[in-house]
Amino acid sequence: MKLELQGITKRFGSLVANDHIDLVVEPGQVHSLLGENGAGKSTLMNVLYGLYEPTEGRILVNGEPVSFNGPGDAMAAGIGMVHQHFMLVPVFTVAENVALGNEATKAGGMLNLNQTRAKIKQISDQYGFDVDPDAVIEDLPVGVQQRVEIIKALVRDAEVLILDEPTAVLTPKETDELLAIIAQLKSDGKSIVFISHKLREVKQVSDIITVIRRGKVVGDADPMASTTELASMMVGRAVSLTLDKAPAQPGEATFRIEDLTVHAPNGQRVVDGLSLEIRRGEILAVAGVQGNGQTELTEAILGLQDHTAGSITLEGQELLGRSVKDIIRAGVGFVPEDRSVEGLVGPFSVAENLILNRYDQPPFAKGLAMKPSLIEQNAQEKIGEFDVRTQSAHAAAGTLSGGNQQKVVMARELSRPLKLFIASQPTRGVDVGSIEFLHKRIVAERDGGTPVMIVSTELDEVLELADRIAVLYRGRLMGIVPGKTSRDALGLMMAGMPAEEALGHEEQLGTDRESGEQ
Ligand SMILES: Nc1ncnc2c1ncn2[C@@H]1O[C@H](COP(=O)(O)OP(=O)(O)OP(=O)(O)O)[C@@H](O)[C@H]1O
Repeated sequence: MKLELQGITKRFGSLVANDHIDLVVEPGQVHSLLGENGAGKSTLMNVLYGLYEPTEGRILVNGEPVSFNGPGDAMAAGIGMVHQHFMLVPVFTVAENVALGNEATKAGGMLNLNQTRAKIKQISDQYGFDVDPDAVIEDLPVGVQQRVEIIKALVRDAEVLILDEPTAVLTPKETDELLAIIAQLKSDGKSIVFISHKLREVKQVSDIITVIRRGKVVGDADPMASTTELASMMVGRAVSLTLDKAPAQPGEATFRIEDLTVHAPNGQRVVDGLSLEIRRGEILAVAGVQGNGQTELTEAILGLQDHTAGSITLEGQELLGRSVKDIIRAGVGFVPEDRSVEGLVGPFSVAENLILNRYDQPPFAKGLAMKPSLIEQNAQEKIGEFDVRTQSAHAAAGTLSGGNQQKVVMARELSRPLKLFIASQPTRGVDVGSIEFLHKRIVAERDGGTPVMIVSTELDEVLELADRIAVLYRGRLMGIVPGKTSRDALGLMMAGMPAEEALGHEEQLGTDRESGEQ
């Protein structure tokens, strides 16, 4: 199926999110969209999927103009979309989710689950998805849930599949599996529209790359171009993809965790006897595959976990048992892993979100009165400093693009004197230019003497930022190793091997390699 977008313009009030965009998606091709945060990629895809009506322009399928009044029309025309936040009912099975809303699987008003199961099995076998139609969604890993979303589109005979930042939430292994699935869909004649901020994977997977800047197409890029070339085409200036950071000058350890245990509601130990300390002026990165206790660890520090034992002290003061507000007031800056749920209040303005941790304190409030002019001034400063692309300081934070929402959270948390800075997935969904800035900002916080804890499932980010690396596996610490530890050794630790063994294994491999070369 050939898909054409002609002169698509989408305005939100005075903001032009898409400005006369032309795009042709050929059958059997992976067509990537590359662009800074707020460039208009998701908006364009929402137009294509019938979620937004374009202000101007038209869509053609196989040369015929079509008009979509909603995703149902787009699906009927052969267009499927996998959103970043999956649209699945967690307590339903795979088959129930796939059958929902699909008229073709209804007979006499009833869902025909047997027919759906058979179809899922056929697609799963054809593409090697390995998905059980009777599994309950909430029991499945994120990567498999994503495949269910792809199956949902394929069951509805999608010929074009839109994947909006599909790898942002995947482990490296799941990412490789998804890229293999994309290659297979392509060889089957399907087209994929792929959006990602990870340039290496864009290069790996794309047949054609279209670059969008501030709502306009600036041109096509060659997938053979270097990541540096792609980055500068996207941002419109030279971008450094490696962080230039001086060695840490650590001071005393002011943050200590001793024998911390966190129990999940079902009694399972999700953090198990963990001890570590972070010194002033150093970055400790916590690495691990998602779901190995990282979330519970950071939440316990913030006072968001109930069933905890052990001790967490900041400058000698116990944090465990104190309220979240108290802990934040004690000087803890916190960037949660899921910005849209825990980091921001979507309907509040950008300016309000930038003072969520200080709205009742000077200089933003005096007694019961808030100080609108100072709140506004603060917003203007932070929007400029962190390059938040927003229509104004009064726009609802929920209308910002994903990467710009992340910048608002980072800006807020890094805008007051801190005694500890914790950031989970600090640059998730952020473009390369802004990653460069945010990483520098985190290092500046370190160099100002703050102990910093970064939790990231991105090994690149861990290796870029860390002075020391703590690896978590099933809630236990596999060890704390230097920031320059090899990927191989970290990989072994992330799979459950204690540090001494993993590092020994590395040395052994090194010796073998050397002797092999002789
Ligand atoms: N519903 C909306 N109301 C108002 N403005 C919106 C709305 N949706 C998007 N925008 C604005 O449109 C612009 C483009 O946003 P979009 O989400 O398309 O960017 P993006 O390229 O996908 O960015 P990212 O890489 O951060 O996801 C942004 O300035 C955003 O604030």
